[in-house]
Amino acid sequence: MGERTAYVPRRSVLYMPSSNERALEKAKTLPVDALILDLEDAVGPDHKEAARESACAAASSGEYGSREVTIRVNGIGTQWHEADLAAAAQAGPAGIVVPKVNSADEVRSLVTAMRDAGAPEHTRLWAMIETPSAIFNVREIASAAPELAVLVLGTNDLVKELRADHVPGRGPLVTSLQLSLLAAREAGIAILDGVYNDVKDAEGFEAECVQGRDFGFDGKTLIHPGQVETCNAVFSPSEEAVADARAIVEAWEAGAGKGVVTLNGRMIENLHVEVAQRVLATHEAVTSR
Ligand SMILES: CC(C)(COP(=O)(O)OP(=O)(O)OC[C@H]1O[C@@H](n2cnc3c(N)ncnc32)[C@H](O)[C@@H]1OP(=O)(O)O)[C@@H](O)C(=O)NCCC(=O)NCCSC(=O)C[C@H](O)C(=O)O
Ligand SMILES: [Mg+2]
Repeated sequence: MGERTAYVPRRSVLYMPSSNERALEKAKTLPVDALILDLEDAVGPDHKEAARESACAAASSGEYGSREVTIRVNGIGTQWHEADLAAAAQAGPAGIVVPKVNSADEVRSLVTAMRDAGAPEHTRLWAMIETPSAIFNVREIASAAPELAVLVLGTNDLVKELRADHVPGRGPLVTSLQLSLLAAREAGIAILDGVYNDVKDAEGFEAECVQGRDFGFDGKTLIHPGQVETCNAVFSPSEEAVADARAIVEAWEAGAGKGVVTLNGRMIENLHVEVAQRVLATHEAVTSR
């Protein structure tokens, strides 16, 4: 299926507690593609209001350069949700991230609430997929509204809800990850992998980035600055991939009009050219940041 919107690099998407002024400041210097200023799990109940103010001030400050700035509000039905959503809508970030979205109806209600609260056109909805209900409804969720731009996997909550374990290779999560990917691709929207909790385990983290990339995710959500560089590298097309993509396009153009050509003995059809063009477009987008 085609993309519903133009490609935006979202290789590395860093969460930070909006109550942490140091982290909000540090984020201005980090080579991340996007930020999620969190009001939910990373912020204790006593700090919710102050964190909301900080997140909204940061999102409307214009001080984060080309990084997409989003705000994660507290979930539907919590005591903070409505005020968070209204304040975030007014601040006009690139996205409002809503945790634990369970149905297409919730997506449509969220979009209405965002727009009623004055969210500008550029503020899109990012829905978190992190419950069993969301997994069963993910196809309808992904295509529920044109304002929905991104699905974000919440793998900590999913592991909790499944009563599963965090294990290398993520066997217990594979079904949920793949159903979510299928839904995002059918709807033509972006999809981000969940976080890796052990900020000291560089090897395990890289392996999970590679797995997410190979599954087809556009990028990964992160919790620590130390995870950014590896994540950007894994989710950027390698030099070899770019060279190969250029060679495929050249071979195709040289065989103008033929339905199939070969490159070093490898069959090349139109679909391979489309893949190569996507690699080149991604390379251009990430190198021009
Ligand atoms: C995990 C942490 C609590 C670790 O914090 P800390 O021990 O302070 O880290 P460091 O001392 O190594 O920090 C070094 C410097 O980097 C800054 N920093 C740290 N983390 C961040 C960050 N996320 N963004 C920006 N800057 C950050 C520190 O301030 C230090 O700066 P300086 O002193 O100037 O050098 C911490 O990393 C953290 O809080 N991470 C984010 C946690 C979070 O947001 N969690 C919620 C989202 S995860 C989730 O819930 C996903 C989903 O819902 C699911 O279900 O899976
Ligand atoms: Mg969660």
